Amino acid sequence: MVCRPIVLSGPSGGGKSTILSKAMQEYPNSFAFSVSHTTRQPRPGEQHGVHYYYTERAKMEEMIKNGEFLENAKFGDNLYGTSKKAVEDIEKTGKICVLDVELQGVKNIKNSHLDARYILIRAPTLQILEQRLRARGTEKEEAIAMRLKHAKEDREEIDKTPHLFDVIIVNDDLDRAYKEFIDTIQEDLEKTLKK
Ligand SMILES: Nc1ncnc2c1ncn2[C@@H]1O[C@H](COP(=O)(O)OP(=O)(O)OP(=O)(O)O)[C@@H](O)[C@H]1O
Repeated sequence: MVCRPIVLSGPSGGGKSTILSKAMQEYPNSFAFSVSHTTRQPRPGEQHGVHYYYTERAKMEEMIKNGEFLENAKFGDNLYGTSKKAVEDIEKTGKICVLDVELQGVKNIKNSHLDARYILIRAPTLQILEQRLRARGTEKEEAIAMRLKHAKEDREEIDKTPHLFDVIIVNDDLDRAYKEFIDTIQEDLEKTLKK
């Protein structure tokens, strides 16, 4: 029984990792992240096939041309992408495949044939998002400003095209938002437990 992949999106600081880690703790054998391809060099400690598939640029360009990717994007000088095979490999294991992508990636995947569930996780307001990003303390001031700018632009775009997502989870109270996430994927979660 194949589970529908989840395309998870939302601003940096909105709570994607928090909600997903909680779900992975409660259901340790139910989820798997798809492994993306990238042309960037591995950082110390990163492993091919675990963190990314590190790929030569010419090879990756050829794969893109051959339509092997569900979505791909350029960040800085490097190419990144999610291959169809990476998602299929997880589907075969019976787990729920999780794709954590930015808004542009969501739109690209929508244009593919993937039968996914599109979930947006966002903070209630930009002010609260800012507070959480500062409290998390993982970014410098400049990076926080950049994330907030992105969040504001994306928010305006999403408000115009809310149908892009099957569910928009407002991460106000964590337990409530978590429950909404679990309720949304309940049917597939049950399949993973029956294996
Ligand atoms: N409902 C909540 N109430 C209060 N704080 C929260 C809530 N959800 C998440 N947080 C906190 O907000 C911060 C941002 O959450 P998190 O790191 O999960 O965001 P993210 O969407 O995964 O961001 P990124 O895309 O940068 O990885 C974290 O410090 C987290 O502990």
